[in-house]
Amino acid sequence: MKSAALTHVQVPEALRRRGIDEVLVFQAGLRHRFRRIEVRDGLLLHGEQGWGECSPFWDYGATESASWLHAGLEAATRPLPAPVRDLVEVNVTIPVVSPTQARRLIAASGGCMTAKVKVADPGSDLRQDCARVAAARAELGPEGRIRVDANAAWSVDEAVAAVIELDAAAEGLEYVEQPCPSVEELARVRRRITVPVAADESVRRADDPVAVARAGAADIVIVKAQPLGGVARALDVVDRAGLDAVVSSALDTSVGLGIGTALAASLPRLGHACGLATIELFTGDVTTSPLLPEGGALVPRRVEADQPVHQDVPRALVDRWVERLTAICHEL
Ligand SMILES: O=C(O)CCC(=O)c1ccccc1C(=O)O
Ligand SMILES: [Mg+2]
Repeated sequence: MKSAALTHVQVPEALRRRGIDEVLVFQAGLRHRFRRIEVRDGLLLHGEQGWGECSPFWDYGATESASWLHAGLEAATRPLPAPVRDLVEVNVTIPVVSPTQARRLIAASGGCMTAKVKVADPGSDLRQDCARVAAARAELGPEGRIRVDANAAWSVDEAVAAVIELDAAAEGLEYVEQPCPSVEELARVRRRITVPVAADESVRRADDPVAVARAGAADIVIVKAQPLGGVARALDVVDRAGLDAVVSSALDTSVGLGIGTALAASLPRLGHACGLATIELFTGDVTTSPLLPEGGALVPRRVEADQPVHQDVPRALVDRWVERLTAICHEL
């Protein structure tokens, strides 16, 4: 994999006080459109313990992004939790692509036996979603597991109807991730389907990340270190939710994926593959040793941003990040 573009920026005083001695802006291409974006960019922070990542999407304001900065700071300055397993099983993530491309992604996934298929995207209808899911089953065989992620796109009735069709196309779904926007809708969907429900946005973008569990609205919680404010806070969410957890990435570089695998490796219970095989969606990475699965699993480790810095991120993007970082620091 080639290098992401990397540029040094000045360390803000608020971060230097907290132990950060280096800040980089990165920019990496994506192989397929994902979440309406084609390039991924963000910040990497270096401290005494190594590298952390802060890469909130551009539609997030400074207050919400402060959790992502907190996660980056924690990763750079605090030790990782002790692992209780030395491999983390992962899923291949299938964006809205053709059935043929879906099969290719699975075949090239480094042995992943679980596929997460994005569905309910504006660029795809239910028939196409079913075709993509059926292609995933054909590629994985009967032993594979298939989950779908609707990113909150459906109403309750739409979700119930779509899940029944997708479950048939998949010859059995492992779970459906965030079928509807609200906790209340998730609870209603969950009562009407047999496929388990996983909460993602209802955890990572909620005022109270545990409310969805308390409401009995989900079977599984998706936890992402950056939006939850770091590894310690994510562990606390899992503990208080009392549900099975799936650790996923927010389309992190290998630096963030390394932190995510450490989080997953430290969970007392891990019953599902984690969504951490996402560097395969990138055209470049910030490290010379990307966190890629082998035998369907990742080995938890810290990842260094060790690609040479060529100051090659477009100037306008660097300026936007400097300005944004100043605003987020005020929200810490
Ligand atoms: O869970 C995975 O397989 C990969 C991560 C993923 O899908 C994702 C990545 C960035 C932003 C949102 C999401 C999501 O789960 O909705
Ligand atoms: Mg999701």
